[in-house]
Amino acid sequence: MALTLEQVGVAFGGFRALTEVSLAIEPGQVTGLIGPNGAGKTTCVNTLTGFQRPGTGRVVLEGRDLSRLPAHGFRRAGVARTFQAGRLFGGLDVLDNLACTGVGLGLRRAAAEQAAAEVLHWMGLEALESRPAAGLPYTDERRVAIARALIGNPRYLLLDEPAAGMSEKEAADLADLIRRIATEKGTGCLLIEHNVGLVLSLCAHVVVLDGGRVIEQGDRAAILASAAVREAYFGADQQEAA
Ligand SMILES: Nc1ncnc2c1ncn2[C@@H]1O[C@H](COP(=O)(O)OP(=O)(O)OP(=O)(O)O)[C@@H](O)[C@H]1O
Repeated sequence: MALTLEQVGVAFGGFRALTEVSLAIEPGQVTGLIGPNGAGKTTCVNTLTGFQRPGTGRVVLEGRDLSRLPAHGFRRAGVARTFQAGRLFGGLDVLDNLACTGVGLGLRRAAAEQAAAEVLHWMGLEALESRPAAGLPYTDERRVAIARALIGNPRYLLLDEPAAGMSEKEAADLADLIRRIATEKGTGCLLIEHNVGLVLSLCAHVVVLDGGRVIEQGDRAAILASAAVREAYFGADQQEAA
């Protein structure tokens, strides 16, 4: 039972962004996805959520091949995501931003508002309900984007750099929230982050990409001990000098 990429390749014109990438996101766990700039992390998330079709290989949700589904089909099947930018509807208040997603998932208006209120309550964000999304402080906007992704209780949640631009304290609070999503809701989370410390502190399993390929995966100890990971981040020369 997992959301998986199986031997996935993605090319943009002649450029291979992903080559034979296989990885699994397990329910109830936070899996980390790290790698230098341009490694292919966002392309992985796009492929895992139907925003990008794999050229080769498959995206499989608990035994079901989703590779040909459009993005809204992934969402309805229980795979939600956040984006690097919040992408909220600025003209709507926070409750309506969440309720829109509920309606898109097939709920009636009242049920969608109820689901939205429940998620905001679960996250301790009730006070934001009637605030216009456009005026939200940056970290609140990012938290509301996560709340919106939780509408409909997705089985899997993919978070693309959710801590970008946050202070250490805000990032620690965010880590607590992600931990709660995995443990209390049983959601399988994939966390993409440039903040490698945050990923290593939060994730039982970490996948490292470089040049569109998986160069390492394992627990914190395996990642810290990996020569391939050091080389990807610091380069072979500096590694020898160290
Ligand atoms: N639509 C596209 N057309 C052409 N090239 C693309 C497209 N999307 C991504 N790429 C290229 O594919 C490679 C992987 O990009 P991707 O955004 O997945 O990397 P990333 O690891 O998320 O990077 P970053 O950490 O900088 O966000 C990069 O070289 C990027 O320029």
